[in-house]
Amino acid sequence: MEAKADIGIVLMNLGSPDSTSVPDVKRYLNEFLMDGRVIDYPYLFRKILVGWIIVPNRAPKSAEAYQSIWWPEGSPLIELTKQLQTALKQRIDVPVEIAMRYGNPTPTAAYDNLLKANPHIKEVILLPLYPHYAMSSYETAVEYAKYWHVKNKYDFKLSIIDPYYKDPAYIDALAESMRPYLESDYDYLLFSYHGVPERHIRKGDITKKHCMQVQNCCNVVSVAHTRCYKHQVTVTSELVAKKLNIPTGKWGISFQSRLGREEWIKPYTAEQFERLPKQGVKKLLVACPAFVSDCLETLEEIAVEGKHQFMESGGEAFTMIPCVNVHPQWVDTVAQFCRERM
Ligand SMILES: C=CC1=C(C)c2cc3[nH]c(cc4nc(cc5[nH]c(cc1n2)c(C)c5CCC(=O)O)C(CCC(=O)O)=C4C)c(C)c3C=C
Ligand SMILES: [Fe+2]
Ligand SMILES: [Fe+2]
Repeated sequence: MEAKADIGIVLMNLGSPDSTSVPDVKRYLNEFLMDGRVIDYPYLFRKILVGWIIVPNRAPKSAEAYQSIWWPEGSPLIELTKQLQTALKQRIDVPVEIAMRYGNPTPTAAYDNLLKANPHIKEVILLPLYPHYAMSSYETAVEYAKYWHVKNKYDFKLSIIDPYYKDPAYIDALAESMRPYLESDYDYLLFSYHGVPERHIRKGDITKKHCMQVQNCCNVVSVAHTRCYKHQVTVTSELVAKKLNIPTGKWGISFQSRLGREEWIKPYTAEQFERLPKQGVKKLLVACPAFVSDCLETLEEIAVEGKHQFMESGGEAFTMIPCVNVHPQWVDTVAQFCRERM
């Protein structure tokens, strides 16, 4: 344990509805999808699309999906973030709070709680619980945390941890959390990442001439990769596969959770679940490293829906590997990230 009197830590995740009731899910989806970094259409068009079409249609189905994975204590994503907070507090002797991009607890509640624990805090370290940079995940979380920091005129400095998709300690922790599952007899490991619209990848290209314009763009060196989600998830997968000695051809990448009619980055996970059994993959492992904590997208979309789809398509065994959650090596890594900035 180390003590540093003037530091606080905020672990920031995406958030969940307050409950699985349709009104709470509506409120959550509305806040989420009205975020201009998630659905980046002009405000009026977004308001109509989200308020009149997407939310009314989606909320009852989403509420049902949340009901199927909800824990007695509440949302798995929030509870797992709280468990990470508790585990981190046992490793590092400074106040630790959690905040969510959508819903509760808010960054303001997290900052205020840190100040209650220690009114003399001079610096808050913010760790976004997203290993990769995407406008709709890491960037929106960070901008929201910064917004409330400025708006509330806090005296402390806010320091933000960069995306850690290729950090050796993160790669080791992710690989070690997956290793026990690779001891089983499996044909193929699929890394399924949350998708984003292809347009977001082009929009985020700081050079404006690399992403999805240069052939094989994610494997051609470019400064654009500092913000390219597709490049960053490719690197995470390659490093983990190397660390775990998984031969080329025995693993692959796909993208899940597509919403709307636009083209999203490919290949789509749902299509892979149908295609792989036809290519001889009968025993499948699926890892979801876009998420640090298990959530609706892993527990329902992959472990229930995805499994059903794979088995119906001729698969014989399907295992979803849990996220890093509170794996001891991941907790050590989080503590190391924070200590490096103290
Ligand atoms: C345009 C829509 C969406 C984009 C872009 C998007 C990007 C994105 N999301 C995550 C992480 C999570 N998303 C989760 C749920 C979720 N995502 C969307 C839409 C977009 N996400 C919706 C509408 C929902 C709600 C559930 C549903 O109705 O399907 C979750 C789970 C939250 C939970 O409570 O468990 C996570 C986590 C990332 C990392 C990302 C970009 C890379
Ligand atoms: Fe999402
Ligand atoms: Fe790229």
